Amino acid sequence: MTKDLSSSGLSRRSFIGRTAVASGVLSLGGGLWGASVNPANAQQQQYDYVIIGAGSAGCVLANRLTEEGARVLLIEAGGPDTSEMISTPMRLIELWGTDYDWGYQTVPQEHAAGRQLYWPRGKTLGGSSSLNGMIYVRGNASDYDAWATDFGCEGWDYASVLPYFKKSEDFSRGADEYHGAGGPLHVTADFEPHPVTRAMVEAAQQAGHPLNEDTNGAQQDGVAYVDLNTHDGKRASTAVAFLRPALERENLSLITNARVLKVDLDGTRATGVTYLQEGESRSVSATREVIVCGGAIESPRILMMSGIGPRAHLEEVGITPRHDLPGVGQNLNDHTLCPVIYEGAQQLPPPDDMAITVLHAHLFAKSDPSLPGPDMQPLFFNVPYYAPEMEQPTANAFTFNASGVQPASSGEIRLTGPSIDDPLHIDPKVLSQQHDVDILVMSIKQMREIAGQPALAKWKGREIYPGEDVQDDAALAEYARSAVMSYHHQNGTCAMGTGDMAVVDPELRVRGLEGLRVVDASIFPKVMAGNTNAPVIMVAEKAADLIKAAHS
Ligand SMILES: Cc1cc2nc3c(=O)[nH]c(=O)nc-3n(C[C@H](O)[C@H](O)[C@H](O)COP(=O)(O)OP(=O)(O)OC[C@H]3O[C@@H](n4cnc5c(N)ncnc54)[C@H](O)[C@@H]3O)c2cc1C
Repeated sequence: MTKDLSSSGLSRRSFIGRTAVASGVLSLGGGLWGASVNPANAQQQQYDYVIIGAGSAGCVLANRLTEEGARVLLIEAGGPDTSEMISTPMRLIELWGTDYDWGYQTVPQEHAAGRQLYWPRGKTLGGSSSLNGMIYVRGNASDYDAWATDFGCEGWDYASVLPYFKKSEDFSRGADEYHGAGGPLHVTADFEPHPVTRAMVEAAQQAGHPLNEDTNGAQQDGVAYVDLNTHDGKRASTAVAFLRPALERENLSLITNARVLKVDLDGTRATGVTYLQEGESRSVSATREVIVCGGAIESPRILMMSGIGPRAHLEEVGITPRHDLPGVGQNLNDHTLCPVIYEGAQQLPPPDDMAITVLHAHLFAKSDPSLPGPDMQPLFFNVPYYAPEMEQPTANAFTFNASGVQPASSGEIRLTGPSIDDPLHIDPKVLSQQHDVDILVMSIKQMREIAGQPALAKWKGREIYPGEDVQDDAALAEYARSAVMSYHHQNGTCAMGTGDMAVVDPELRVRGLEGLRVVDASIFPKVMAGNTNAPVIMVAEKAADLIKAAHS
């Protein structure tokens, strides 16, 4: 599993520098496909379903909907995913800023020291599952129960969605009450941790946090080594796990490097999509449904570009409203990270196992024991994780990334004009609620307590950030605002529910229209305590069954 670090080109320094590696467009690579890839005659074809976006959700749907013979067209804005930067887990950070990354910036954040936050998102087959940290986390059972009870999302309580988590899973420890085996998505639970990460986990235990052998099992709380979406040391994105096998089917067509401009409507019915490819605008039709899987940032844009969204806002930017839906682009949520960084007391071993990442342990903790689930999920990095604005005095350091995973703050995505080239207005309103600042301050203090334990004595030098002189709560709150970063778990902008602000109903149909669903992280009514990729895959698995049932 372990490879020579120098030959890979990865070093502690290059991780910190976040080197942007120029990427070329690659071919789809080996394999004899039954599917048509970039068919010249797409516009003459009749497809049962057109799926917009081959990301975490889109690849799952492309697989499940083609299982029983339906004709499916999958359209992806990015290109193929055959780069070794994508497949090699340790190289993930090299992807930021390349052609594989949409590379968004938020507007200046009033409650985060006026900073613009950088939001990478995957733009290739697999979408963000081709660019993410590969951590497999489902969230807390109480999160899904709240979807059902608080948002009217019948059928989305934990007992109802657990079978869908298990359906996709191929767990390296085998099946049990909470896990599946034999599914397309490999989940690796056992690997050799980095020595510094191991010491961080031991220190967390010394500070009173129990070691949890399975945070996706009966109990989520505690410190744990992560489960990873890898297989044989390579990234197991949804493109690898779900799309590759489906590409053997003749009833699947895939178009890459093509950006959907809008959903075509005939009255209240979605009839197809218009997309841009090689500078040309082209249209295809869907006899059954159009399914929007563009992710939490692009799905609301696609709807609004189609005239589906808040009427006044659409008129303001020069788009003819076709269907007034005030919730489109609202309810933008994300988790927060805030680094607590320690210089190495000695030279730290290089992170040289290319099959894992520099982040392979985390903690689930509650700010209040009476909470139904965790609201903090700090991450343990064996390298320094500096915010972009920070001075970076050394590469020989490790990081506890304090975090909040039940944010009270939420924001919005809006258009700035009628063209696909107009930049989005992305405003998550990070830390606009004092509660979220308080949680980060608490999490930072918890990280310091862990860092002070004997298990880390051999590795821990001075505290670089927040720094020894930053001690009282007011100073820590100021630090949190100056250092907060995205956890990359954007969601909620086409929320599922039954109220006026809901965009899709509990069957993920766009409210008030026919033949149109949204299936991706944008439909979360409220974010779960944990990373969002596995929940998106679950949502797509369930959506596939809902869609099949509707057309059986
Ligand atoms: C840097 C980073 C690290 C992360 N780490 C983790 C982690 O370790 N574990 C975890 O669980 N989650 C992680 N996440 C979050 C997780 O990956 C996402 O929540 C999940 O992938 C979202 O899935 P999605 O289907 O909603 O969107 P995406 O996977 O982003 O898919 C959307 C797809 O639609 C395409 N698209 C968009 N607009 C158009 C258009 N107009 N026409 C055609 N195609 C279009 C995009 O190119 C993309 O391929 C991370 C995310 C990032 C960015």
